[in-house]
Amino acid sequence: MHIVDVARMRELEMRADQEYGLNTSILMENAGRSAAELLARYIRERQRRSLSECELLFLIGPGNNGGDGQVMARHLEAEGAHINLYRWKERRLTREGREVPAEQVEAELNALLQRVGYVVDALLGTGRSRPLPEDMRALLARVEQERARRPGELLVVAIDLPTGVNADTGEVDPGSIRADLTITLACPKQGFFFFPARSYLGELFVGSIGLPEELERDLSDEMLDATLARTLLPPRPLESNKGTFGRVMLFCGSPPYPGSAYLAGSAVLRVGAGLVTLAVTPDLLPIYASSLHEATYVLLPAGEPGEQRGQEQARTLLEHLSGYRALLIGPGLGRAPATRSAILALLDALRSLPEDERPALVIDADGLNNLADVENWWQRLPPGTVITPHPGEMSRLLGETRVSGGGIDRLQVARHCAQAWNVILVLKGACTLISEPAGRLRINWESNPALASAGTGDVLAGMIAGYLAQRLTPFDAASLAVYLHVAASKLVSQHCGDAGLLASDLLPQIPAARLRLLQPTST
Ligand SMILES: NC(=O)C1=CN([C@@H]2O[C@H](COP(=O)(O)OP(=O)(O)OC[C@H]3O[C@@H](n4cnc5c(N)ncnc54)[C@H](OP(=O)(O)O)[C@@H]3O)[C@@H](O)[C@H]2O)[C@@H](O)CC1
Ligand SMILES: Nc1ncnc2c1ncn2[C@@H]1O[C@H](COP(=O)(O)OP(=O)(O)O)[C@@H](O)[C@H]1O
Ligand SMILES: [K+]
Repeated sequence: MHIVDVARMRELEMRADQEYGLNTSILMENAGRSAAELLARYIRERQRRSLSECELLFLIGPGNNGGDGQVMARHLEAEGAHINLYRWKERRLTREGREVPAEQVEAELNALLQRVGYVVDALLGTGRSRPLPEDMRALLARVEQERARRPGELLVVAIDLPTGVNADTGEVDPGSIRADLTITLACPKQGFFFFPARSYLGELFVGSIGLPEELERDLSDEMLDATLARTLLPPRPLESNKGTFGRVMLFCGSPPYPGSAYLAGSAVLRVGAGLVTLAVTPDLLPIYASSLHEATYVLLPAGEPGEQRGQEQARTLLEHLSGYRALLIGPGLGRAPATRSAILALLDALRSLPEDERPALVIDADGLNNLADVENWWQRLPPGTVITPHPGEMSRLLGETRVSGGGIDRLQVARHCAQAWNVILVLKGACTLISEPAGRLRINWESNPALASAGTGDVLAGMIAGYLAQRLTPFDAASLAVYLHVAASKLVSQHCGDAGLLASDLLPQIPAARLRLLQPTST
């Protein structure tokens, strides 16, 4: 599913007209029919109601968004639903096809708001060009008030987008109200993936306006959803052994942060890699050996802290690296000078290896924090390196330029930095972005506040390394891991809701999330 900004959407609509004769009224007819089908299916399958039991109030705006709403209303009416249309600009109300006399409109509208099961917001879509007028804000506020009075009984369904949401930037008008469902048309809009808009959309459905597939061929930004993630799953041939699914080496964990290597190492195996090896100092071995029984170990020299020790650790690790398809550097490593020198020595050695002998590389957490102080650090990375900064780490990598956890600035930053640093960049946050040097970009749709707890990033880093070991490209490995990481968290949330998740809770749910994805009906 491609993501577009408003200018690109308009261009697609224009080309549909010029090249295929699909003019606005044909597209609108398709849009309204598709939106009606999606809502009808939601009502029948999710709410287990028949349309004839349902009464809807459509709020109709002056442009094409209102036009979509009218087509949609016509189709639902034909299926037996009870339809009321309020034309905001003219202040006219139609009840089941009959015009309400002007003097009764206000009272009837109030009565409807107190009764209907659905308010369909077809006021404004991508054509909103200025702040919402006061009377439109007041109308939306009445809907909000009524929904608060009847929680669960009144659903707000936005057509294309909730009125007042900026489809490019994710900004939201003060008068906008949250939708329970958004049925967007043709493609998800770029602004949906950024805050505050993201919180206004509710459950997202994508309706078709009948655009020919060829028109989408040049689009490079994609929504990371089940449909895409499913295509990325690596094969599991019957004729296989642990060598088939690859080995991962971890340079992670240090005395203050031993849990990181456990979490990352477990995640490597939970995504199906064949073997994980932890490169650790002897003092940590008893901790890991008693918790992660399945791992093997490379013992790194301990000795006096300093540059020398770092060089020796790198040398030892490199001696054991042959045959490993992926290396993860960073979670829990700490920031001792010896660690930084070990990381730099490792990177220099990896860069000089021939491509077919070089393990794919993921750098996370303290791997990145150690690099941030190094001048032109990105020049030290081998090509194809995946880096996974959270917003704080990203700010450090950028030299303290602040990067938000969910704002539109992330899009520009992700696009620019993947190219400038020649990396696969996983910019973590509530809607994680994955970008690569050639300009492709994917944005994860699902979000879960339960994931905002210590150690969940270590799990993600291990998952990416595990998929690299299974020979996914770095861009695909990162994408699939990001998708399944949130999907696993949703399974945990079935029991704990959106708070109280431990990073280790994710581990058993990773295979469960993969299994779900394999079921063709999962979305
Ligand atoms: N084009 C196509 O082929 C397809 C389009 N599709 C659909 O069309 C939608 C885009 O349609 P659109 O461009 O007509 O914009 P829309 O959001 O209805 O609003 C524009 C109208 O509102 C007005 N207006 C603007 N701002 C305002 C404000 N703050 N307060 C009050 N009024 C305001 C503005 O009037 P004016 O600025 O001239 O006063 C104009 O009349 C898109 O979201 C999708 O639903 C799909 O069906 C696929 C095919
Ligand atoms: N609200 C949220 N929705 C979805 N994912 C989230 C949310 N908050 C945090 N995450 C994810 O949780 C992980 C946190 O990683 P990170 O901050 O590196 O934690 P740690 O370093 O403690 O492991 C990232 O993958 C991030 O995308
Ligand atoms: K709308």
